[in-house]
Amino acid sequence: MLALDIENLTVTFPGLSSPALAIGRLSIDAGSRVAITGASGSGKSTFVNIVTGLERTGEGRIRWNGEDIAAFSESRRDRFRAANVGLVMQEFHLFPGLSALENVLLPARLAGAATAAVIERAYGLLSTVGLSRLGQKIETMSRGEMQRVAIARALLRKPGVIIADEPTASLDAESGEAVGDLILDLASAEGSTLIVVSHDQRLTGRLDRRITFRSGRISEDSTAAGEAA
Ligand SMILES: Nc1ncnc2c1ncn2[C@@H]1O[C@H](COP(=O)(O)OP(=O)(O)OP(=O)(O)O)[C@@H](O)[C@H]1O
Repeated sequence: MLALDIENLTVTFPGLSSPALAIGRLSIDAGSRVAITGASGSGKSTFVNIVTGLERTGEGRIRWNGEDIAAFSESRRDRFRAANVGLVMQEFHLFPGLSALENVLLPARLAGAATAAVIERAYGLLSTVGLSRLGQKIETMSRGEMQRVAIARALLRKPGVIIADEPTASLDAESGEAVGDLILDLASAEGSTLIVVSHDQRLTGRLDRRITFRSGRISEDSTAAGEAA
């Protein structure tokens, strides 16, 4: 389980008159379940990219259980993310031509971490997410099935935090609801911290805390208004 602690974070991009993201202080407890909301362009994707180490911050500290990933080299951030962050994205980022099982195992294989126990866990997770045709090629699957594969992949290495960026946005209502249930159930079964960027109120309404961004700043924090930067 990972706790997040952000201090004095500022992210600027060329051509923007104000920062894409500016957070004075934000703490997310280990094991908590947090929704991130905000209008288009308010900084949500930038937040995901920064806290996962996909992008490096200009200024500030991003501590996961006390370790400041902003001070890491790119390759160390990549290793940290692979070992600790389960990412579920709106557009799945799966590989066509590979089966469900091969997609789930691919990142672990690339990291040299696909042990017998990990392979067994992949089978178990695919069964938990409700998929039985493990050899089915990704491109023949429905969007709801693809998102289930992406969830199984994200959970394979027992991440301390699951970060889902609009995980239900490209799904119909029924698949979206099933995928929301799965993410919540698996996060609590695995004891992972859960951060979900979403406009889907059926999903965000089931989380413990809602943080709203506006023009790169925290404009509302449903459990700790005093923390808003
Ligand atoms: N690489 C970049 N270069 C320049 N500006 C950027 C870059 N990335 C993001 N921005 C700007 O930063 C701001 C925040 O963008 P971000 O993608 O984080 O918003 P968002 O809340 O995720 O939006 P959406 O809901 O539409 O995905 C926007 O004004 C965007 O145009």
